[in-house]
This record gives sequence, structure tokens and C-alpha cells, in this order.
Amino acid sequence: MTARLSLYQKAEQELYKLDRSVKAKFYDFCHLFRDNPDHPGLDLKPLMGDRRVFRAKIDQSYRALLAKTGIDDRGQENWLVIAVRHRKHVYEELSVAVNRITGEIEFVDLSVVGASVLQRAGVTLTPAEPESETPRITPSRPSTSVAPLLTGITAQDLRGLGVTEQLIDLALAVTDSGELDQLVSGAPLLSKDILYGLAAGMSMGEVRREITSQVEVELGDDYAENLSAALARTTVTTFDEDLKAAIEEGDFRAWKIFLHPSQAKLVRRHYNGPARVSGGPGTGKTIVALHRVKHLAEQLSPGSDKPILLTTFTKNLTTDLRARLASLLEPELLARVEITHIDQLAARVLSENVGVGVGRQRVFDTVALGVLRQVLAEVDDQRWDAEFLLEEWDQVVLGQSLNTRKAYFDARRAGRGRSLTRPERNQIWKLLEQFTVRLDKEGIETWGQAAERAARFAMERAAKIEARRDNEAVGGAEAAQPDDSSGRCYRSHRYRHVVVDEAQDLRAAHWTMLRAMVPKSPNDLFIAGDTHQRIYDHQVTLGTVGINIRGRSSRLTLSYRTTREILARAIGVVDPQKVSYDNLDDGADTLEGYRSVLHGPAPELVACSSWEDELTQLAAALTSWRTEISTGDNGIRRDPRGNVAVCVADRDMVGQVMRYLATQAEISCAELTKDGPKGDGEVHVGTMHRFKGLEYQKLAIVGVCDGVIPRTAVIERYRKEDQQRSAREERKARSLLFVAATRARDTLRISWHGTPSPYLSV
Ligand SMILES: Nc1ncnc2c1ncn2[C@@H]1O[C@H](COP(=O)(O)OP(=O)(O)OP(=O)(O)O)[C@@H](O)[C@H]1O
Repeated sequence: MTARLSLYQKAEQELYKLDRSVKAKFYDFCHLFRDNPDHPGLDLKPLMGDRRVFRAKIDQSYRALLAKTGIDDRGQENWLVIAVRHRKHVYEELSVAVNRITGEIEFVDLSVVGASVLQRAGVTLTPAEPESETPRITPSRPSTSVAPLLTGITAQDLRGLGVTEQLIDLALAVTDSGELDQLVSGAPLLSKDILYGLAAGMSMGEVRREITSQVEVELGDDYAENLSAALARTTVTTFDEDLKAAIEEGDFRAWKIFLHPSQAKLVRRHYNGPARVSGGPGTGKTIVALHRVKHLAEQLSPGSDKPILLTTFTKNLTTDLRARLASLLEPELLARVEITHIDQLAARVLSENVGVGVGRQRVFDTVALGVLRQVLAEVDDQRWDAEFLLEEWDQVVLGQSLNTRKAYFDARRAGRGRSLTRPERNQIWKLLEQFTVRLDKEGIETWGQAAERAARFAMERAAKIEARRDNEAVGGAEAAQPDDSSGRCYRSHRYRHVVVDEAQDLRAAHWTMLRAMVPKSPNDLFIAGDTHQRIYDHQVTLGTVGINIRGRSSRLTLSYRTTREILARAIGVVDPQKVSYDNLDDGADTLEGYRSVLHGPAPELVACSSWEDELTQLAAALTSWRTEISTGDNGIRRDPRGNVAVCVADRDMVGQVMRYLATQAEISCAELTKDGPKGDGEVHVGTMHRFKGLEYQKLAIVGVCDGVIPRTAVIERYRKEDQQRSAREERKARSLLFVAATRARDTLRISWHGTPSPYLSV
């Protein structure tokens, strides 16, 4: 009889870590098993503790643990590989169960639990193969004077939250975080989340709200029914050639298949309007956005248009999103998605409406500031600071699409600091008019201006579509007015669904443009972002640009990227207890419950005597990281390229670091530019802004000195005359360092010379 074989998530993750030769033997095992599960060479035997769990031989050392999950209509047996491990870690007490909260299949691995915890809880493990070295533990409960880690929590509490039965006594016997780490390393996801949450100080209520209730389903009493429902709910992959390739890809593909239940819920939910997902760095907002695109694309009726837009703030992130989406979606579905960064989209709208914006060159704000200074000098105006005026223009005039003096007189100037009288607004309006005329004359425009013009075109097109529909509804002839320079009259909006990543940095005009590009309908806008990571000056209240997310906001709290040790340090930088962050609407966002299940060394904080000393020590650290990464697990050599980065405060430092490393330490570097890394140098070096959305195994942040982060000159300038502005600048500087620090996966090293940045609290 042949068999169909699927892989349980944990088994697949275990396979990633195995040596190539064992992987190859596992593929042979799968072929043999699918042909005939009763083949004598497989030595298939049930375990004593749970006769639904079987072990089978992969080779002399490795065993597959399997559960029979049913027989299909054609009489073919269905088997699930639940684990792959060395025979000395196979014991008779292994069992599978259906979790009473999630209704998913759970497999608990007690072989990883520390001997002391097993002993305290009175649990014995019996090796399945007698010659194995699994320690035999005598069932005894020696009294211990050490207090349990989870004080005040009962077995009933853990059961009610959804911790797997087998782990409850063990969890209550744990006395320190090292033991807890060991216990949860073999635990099902929900148990892991709950136990870490409680250990991190979350209350029972918080754990129920943030973790358990996110994944709760209704279960009946019938085990067989629950098991078949569980199989439908549990993520498994069918064994085939694609899987073989995927296993070779290793951990990098985990995100493509296994969404955390709280992530999966957001991906599949039906929203009656715009929805927003927030969450600290590394909680999977981008992953959720990508899967959301996939989900939406799968619901589309056949066609060849591109009704879904996936957009983000920066160009290099767009490249990354494109590559990741291409690996997640079938080409036919990928072809239905437009992937573009927001300024590029605005530029495209402008070019479609040529005649109005033809020939204008887009410039950065620094160029515009130069023009404004020149205008102020020419009219000999010393009342207003050029930077203040440029921001007033960008944030108030362009931000709210104000095109008359009257509109400016009436405009809201929330968050702008000092208030302005009517005569002052009059002076400013006049100066800004002179300034924009000059920009026009020079044939240039800022990106903010371009976004604002694009938003107007998008709104005009939307208004014409509406009018045409209304006209048709009353039986009128179609309005002949074209919607863009091609002369086309569009019948529908540009997109059906818009998905935005890194939403915290978009400008008001970007939002206005996006709102106009998609009709107000269910699942129209899906917005992912974290305001703790806002590093540009564009704070927007979505409600004011026609995007109502009330009642459709969710937060992810579990970091997949960064260790607990790194998170603790990074959270200190943004200091959410003292500093407040908005929620892209009128409320505040928090990092409450933000946590990680990953563990690693504490971030290294290095005080240096001078900049030269910092560079010397940096080079030494990078050299040792290179050796560490190149050696890799199982002695397999790995290419360190792209796994290590150095982050600095400004462009000058980028040049200095790259030069030093290349000439004094023979370390090749690639500069991180707005298009991604330039060249294939081994270590990526860039300013903090360039690190948005990226991640590295090992990261060094250098030059984290007082006066640099934050720039004392900027803060001091505003401290007296504009308190709000000064607070905003400080918040931005905190966010920059927060973004930088949370790019590190395993190792974070922060150095400075002189006095350290006050945000480091050292
Ligand atoms: N369900 C998952 N399974 C495996 N890996 C995951 C999962 N979700 C996220 N990750 C991994 O965690 C890391 C962070 O994910 P992602 O970039 O989506 O987080 P983010 O919230 O967008 O972070 P940031 O705000 O810092 O940009 C990535 O390496 C991603 O592959």
C-alpha cells in the first residue's frame, strides 16, 4: 500500500538544521515510505506512551516520528512526519494531541527539557532504543527551597490559557529563565508564547487577551473529529520535489509557510474598510503585508490587469518586497500586483498627466531650502527662519493641499509648535508664493510638491469616475472629459486593493493619493507600520485624509527577529513610558506586550577613547565576526557577505568607516544606498536612515555619542523657541537609534567615544 506523506512545521524546521548528508537520507526515506510504509527496512513501530505515534528508521542514527492521520477515499494512508531526530532523543513517552484552545495538532518534545526540571516534576523518560544515551531519571520530587519562576500561577491557570497538558507540571517546576528556555525549545507555539509572556511579567488577563484569545476556536468532545479538523487547521506541507528544494533553502523560507496564528488571522480577515496593523520591529508586519497581498490576489476573478498595489516608502525596500513576493506567489498571481514605491507612483501619475508637470526636475528638500534662503535674502526678510518656512510649507500648505491664502488662514497647524497670528500667516503666505514661483522658474519641484500634485490628479480622476457613474445611473450620456493626458476616460479606480508597508513615514499627500486610487469598499486599504520607527517628519492623522481605521486596528507583539536581550536595550531607547507615540490616528500607540522568544548574548556596549580607537576596535570585532560566520554550524563554510553591517549617524562617517576598514583591516565594504547595497563588499555600511526595514545577523552601531544622537545643535536651537519641535526632533532621533538597534538578529554592538548618547542610559 502506498502512503501520502506530509511534514509538520517542527519537523521541517528540524530538517533545516540537519547536515546535508542526513537531509539526503531523509529524501530517500520519504520515497521508500511513500511506496510502502511497511517496508522492513523502515522498521515502523508504535511508541509505548502513545500508540498513534510511530518511529521509523532513516539511517543508523536518525529516526522519523510519524502519526497516521487517516486513509483517503482511494485507500491511501495519510501520514504526518512530526519530528526528525537522533535515535538517542527518541523516547517512549512522546505523544501527539489536539490543543484544546487552538484545535491544532501539538507535539511536545520532552527530550530537550532540562534534567533538573524533569526530576522536580517527577517525570521519567524511557529511551525507545535501549542502547540510547537518554538519561534515565528517577521519579522523585525532592523538595526545593528555590521559588518557582511562575509564582502565583496554578496548573488550572495554565490549562485555561492553553498550555499543553504535558508541559503544565514541568512549567510550574521551572525556577529560572534558563530552565524555561530549555523547556519551551521543544514546546508547541502557543505554550511557548504563553509561558514566555507570563515569565516576562504579563498578567493572566493580558496573556488571555494578547495571546490566547487571538487563536481560540470552538472544539467538540469527539477526538477523531477534532483530529481531522486539527489536520485541516495545522500547517503541514506535502512531501514533493518542491519541498526538497525548499528544505535546501533552509530557515529563510519559514515565513513563506508558517504564519503565527495571530499573523494568519490578520492576513485572512475580511475588513469592511481600511485596516491597520501595528507592532514593534520584527513582529512580522512586512510578512503579514506580503501574505495579505497573496490572499487578496487569490480572491481575484481571472484577468490580466493589476488591481492590487503593494507600496512602501523607500526604493530599496520595494526591491526587497518584489523579490519576496515573487518567491511567495505563482507568476500568474504576481502579474496581478503592482509593486512600486510611493514616490515612484506619484511620479508616474504626474507623467500620465503631462502638459501640467512636464519637464520639472524633482529635488530633495535641501535644494529647495537653498532656493528659499536665496529668496529671503533677496527680499531682505529676517523675520522668518528658512527651515521653519520650508516645514510650514511642506507640512501645512502641501500637507493639507492648501491653494488659497484664505485656506491657509483657516488651516489646522497641529504639531507645528508656535502659533501664528493672521498678519504673520499673511507674511508667510506671501513669502511662500515668491518661493514657489522661483521653484517653477527654475524648473524644479520637491518630492513633497510632486506628491501633492499627484494627489490632486488622483482625486480629479476619482471625481470624474464618480460623476460618470452618477450620470450613467440616471441614464445620461457618458461624460467626455478625459481623465489623463492619454485622453482615456476610466470607468473604475486604478486599484481594488492597496497594501502599504512602513506606513508611518508616508506624507499626507501620499495618503490622499492612495485614498483616491481605490474605491471605498471592503478590504480597500491594508496599512502596516510602527510609529515608534518614524524617522521622517511626516506625521499624519489618517482620519483627516479620509481613511477611517477605527475598529480595524490590530497589533502584533511577538518579535521573530531580535533576541530578548537586544529588545530590552532597544525599548530603553524609545522609552515608551516617558515619550508618547501616535497610532496614525488621534490615539496613542504602545509597545505593550512586545516580546521575543529568542535568546542571545546581551548587546555589547563599548566605550572608546577616540574616533580612531572606535575604528580600531570595530575592525577587530568585524574580523572576529567574519571568522564566526564563515565557520558556521556543522563545520560548513558560509559566505559572510551581507550578514554583517555597520550603521553610523551621517554620510561623513560612512566614508571614514569604509576607508578605514578597506585600508587598515582588509575588510571590503558595500555602501547602503537608496537603491540597496552598492557592490558586493562583505560588510554593509550605511547611515541609520538606510537601515529601515532591513535585518542583519550581526550589527555594529558606531559613533553613538552625545551631541551626535541626538544632534545637540538642532535640539538646542528649538529648545527655547519651539518646545514642540524640539520634542519632535528628540523623538525622531530616538526612533532612528531604535530602528538601527532592532535590525540586529543575534549580535548587537554599540560603541561611542567621549560621552555616550543619553538614549543609551549607560
Ligand atoms: N511567521 C513567521 N515565521 C518565520 N519567520 C517569520 C515569521 N514572521 C516574521 N518572520 C521573520 O521575522 C523577521 C521580521 O519580519 P518582518 O520584517 O516582517 O517584521 P516587521 O514587523 O515588518 O519589522 P520592522 O518593523 O522592523 O521592519 C523576518 O526575518 C521574517 O522573515
